[in-house]
Amino acid sequence: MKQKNPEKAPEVAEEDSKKILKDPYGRKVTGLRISVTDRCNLSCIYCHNEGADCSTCGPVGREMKPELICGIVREAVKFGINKVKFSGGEPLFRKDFEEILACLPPLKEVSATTNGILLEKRAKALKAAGLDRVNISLDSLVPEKYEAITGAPSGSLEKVIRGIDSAVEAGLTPVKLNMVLLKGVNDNEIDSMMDFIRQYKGKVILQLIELMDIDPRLSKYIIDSKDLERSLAEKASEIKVRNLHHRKKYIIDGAEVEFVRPMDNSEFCAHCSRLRVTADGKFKPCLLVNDNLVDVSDAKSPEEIEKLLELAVSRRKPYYVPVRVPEKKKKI
Ligand SMILES: Nc1nc2c(ncn2[C@@H]2O[C@H](COP(=O)(O)OP(=O)(O)OP(=O)(O)O)[C@@H](O)[C@H]2O)c(=O)[nH]1
Ligand SMILES: C[S@@+](CC[C@H](N)C(=O)[O-])C[C@H]1O[C@@H](n2cnc3c(N)ncnc32)[C@H](O)[C@@H]1O
Ligand code: SF4
Ligand code: SF4
Repeated sequence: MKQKNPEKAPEVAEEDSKKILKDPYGRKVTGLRISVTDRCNLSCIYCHNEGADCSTCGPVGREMKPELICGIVREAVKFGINKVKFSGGEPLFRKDFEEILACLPPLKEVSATTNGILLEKRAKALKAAGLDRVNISLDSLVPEKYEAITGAPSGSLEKVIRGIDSAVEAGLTPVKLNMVLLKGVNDNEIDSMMDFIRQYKGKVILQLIELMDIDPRLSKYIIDSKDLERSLAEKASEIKVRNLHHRKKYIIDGAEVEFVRPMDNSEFCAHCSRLRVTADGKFKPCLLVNDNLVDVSDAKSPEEIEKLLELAVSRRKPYYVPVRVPEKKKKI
């Protein structure tokens, strides 16, 4: 296995870089979120598939070659982009994922989001190839519930838990456990999830995620996020706010709990700093919009990638915006 240059990119101070990318709404772009495949070994009931139009997703998969992925990242780095998140489909479905990691230029952070099923045996190799940390999706600690949500065969939950252990052992930390909250299904498991992460002594963070109801059939699972935030805040000894999406982190009896609340949240969109790349090689300015993609798959030169990157950033627009209450007309 080729060992990636362990050198980490320095923070790019805005004054030092003439080329920081800003969209027309003044939002800086500092990260890329790259889908490396549309294929997946699970079929979660809620999957948004990173906003891809999956009428054309299939078992064969639409995938960029490692050279294209690394070529895109190399150009992005020139604009001060210093974080890359890999997603899917299921990124570990790609046998050449380590090859992708190994050809990346130095970055501040390289992470991946995975369902964890295939992680146990690959965690060390992923770390050696340059992956810094992982997010692992885990919606329930009850096997039957986990299987009902994800469509996974029995025995899968144990595999994911072994994947978490291997990731911690390999130093892919902090590991984040992604729990999509589903009313009446797993919303009674938040306390047990917190207990579960406490055993990892700060190396594992719990990320609670508000369900995005991409399909009306999902609406019945939407939880009351405001209520949940209130109760997290009441229990927390400390609350931090991240730059990305202005997400809140609650420290509760030693457990770190991050809350991802994208729905109707204009503050979340106002602090959105990642540009997406679809599995078939298109810049995607927003998760929820599909009519403004910029095809980079046939780019012939670094200069062309650079131009397409700038074009994609110029098309970025916050999806949720603050609602303006119209001023009352004065009576004359
Ligand atoms: N609407 C919206 N949802 C997002 C966005 N980025 C992440 N999410 C949601 O956040 C959840 C967690 O995403 P992850 O892939 O684990 O990554 P992350 O938490 O965003 O990134 P890190 O904190 O860097 O690990 C997923 O359910 C995503 O759909 C975004 O830009 N817009
Ligand atoms: C699309 S998956 C891709 C990566 C990988 N297959 C996994 O499941 O971790 C990325 C993240 O999005 C989350 N996700 C998918 N659909 C969602 C939805 N409708 N609402 C909120 N989060 C969702 C998943 O739980 C997962 O944590
Ligand atoms: S594992 Fe990830 S990509 Fe696969 S169906 Fe579940 S959420 Fe979607
Ligand atoms: S603009 Fe909002 S909805 Fe679109 S990707 Fe950014 S945070 Fe997500």
